[in-house]
Amino acid sequence: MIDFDEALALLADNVRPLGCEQVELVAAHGRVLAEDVHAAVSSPRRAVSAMDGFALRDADAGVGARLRINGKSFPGSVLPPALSAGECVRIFTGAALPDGADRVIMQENCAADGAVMTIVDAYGPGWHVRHAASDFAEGDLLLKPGTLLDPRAIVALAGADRAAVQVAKRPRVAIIATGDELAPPGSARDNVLKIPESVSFGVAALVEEYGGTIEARLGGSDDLLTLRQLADKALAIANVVVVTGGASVGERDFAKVMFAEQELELLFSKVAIKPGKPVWVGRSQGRWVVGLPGNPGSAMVTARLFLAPLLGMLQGRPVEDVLDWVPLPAAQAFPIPEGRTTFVRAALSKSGLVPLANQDSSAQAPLGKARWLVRRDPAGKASHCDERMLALAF
Ligand SMILES: Nc1nc2c(c(=O)[nH]1)N[C@H]1C(S)=C(S)[C@@H](COP(=O)(O)OP(=O)(O)OC[C@H]3O[C@@H](n4cnc5c(N)ncnc54)[C@H](O)[C@@H]3O)O[C@H]1N2
Ligand code: MOO
Repeated sequence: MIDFDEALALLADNVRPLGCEQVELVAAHGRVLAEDVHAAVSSPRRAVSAMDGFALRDADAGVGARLRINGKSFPGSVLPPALSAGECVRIFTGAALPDGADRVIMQENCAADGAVMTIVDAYGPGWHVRHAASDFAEGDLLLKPGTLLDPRAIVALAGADRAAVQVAKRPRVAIIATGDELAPPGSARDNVLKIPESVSFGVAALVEEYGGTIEARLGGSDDLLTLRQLADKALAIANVVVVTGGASVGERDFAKVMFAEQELELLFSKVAIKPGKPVWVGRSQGRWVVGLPGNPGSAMVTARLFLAPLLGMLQGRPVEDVLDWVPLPAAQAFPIPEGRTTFVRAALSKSGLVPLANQDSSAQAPLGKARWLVRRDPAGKASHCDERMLALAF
């Protein structure tokens, strides 16, 4: 059994990105950038006003000054002529400053009467001018490969004047949920021997959150022959096959054996973590195979800790970007575990992280409230600081 950091390092050493493709800007959300994005235009393209008011020469400014209004400047419309001494231009936010102007005074501090503007109030120290290229200059590198194109990065991408972009290919994922007891949600109530199959739905949602596509959702009984057929089917259509359940040592735990004919090579099997000790990762026919323990809490924790980074790295994201641990204050003590590194499901209150009362790996109800995973290492294994906990958005 290896420890968590070793397992993650093994994974990081072995994952190679899948390659890239071009997508339109409107389809780029959630994708991972696969090229340098340089600005095709400067922002702003020339000096513009930051306020609605009057553009003028600072040398002409002063409370009581009267200036001749020499035209209007609107965003996107033709520039008014250059200013001469004693002149100003009516200007609006985002509009270009005419040559000669170097300052804008907000209209709240001015009074206009026909063609004359009088500065009537103290207008403060702000010049209210956004200089050419003060945000970025044409040619500047705005976004680097590996960047997740979230809603904010999409603004920078479009602001660079890009209509299409190279992004990483999405990993294609097939999920096989094993277990004779499982029934599709909505149908379990009809048979006392059945329980709703919940895990594959959570795992599929997580896969989509981390950029994968779900190619197939296969339900498997605990019959080895059937499971072998499902393994074949899944390997034929996916880059990543996720098997839930059957990871342990029970008589019908076939999650690994079902891939035996496809020469499964294990990267690791069993990690010293709680929950999720039976998690395993391997390669079969050039595909990744991830075995998640069947207990719903264990499955979701191990999906977050191993499957999410795998999907991220297949798309060229650094592992630290997917597992971005942040130090957060704790509202109460989190016990130091014995033996295995423990990932405590927690909520965040105004006074800090609070562990959820039920930490049983089979519990599903707490998953509705678990927003954070708090890492706790056994004494002597890693540094401890009880005021702040290392937490991961879950
Ligand atoms: N003798 C030992 N027994 C167990 C060990 C061990 O080391 N020695 N490890 C325990 C740990 S830790 C875990 S975690 C579980 C994991 O077992 P499996 O991966 O084989 O999971 P199953 O037995 O198939 O299921 C466990 C549990 O979860 C329910 N389940 C399974 N799949 C789903 C699903 N898709 N949706 C909802 N619920 C699911 C299943 O009904 C079981 O109740 O093994 C321990 N045993
Ligand atoms: O370690 Mo298992 O994943 O708790 O129940």
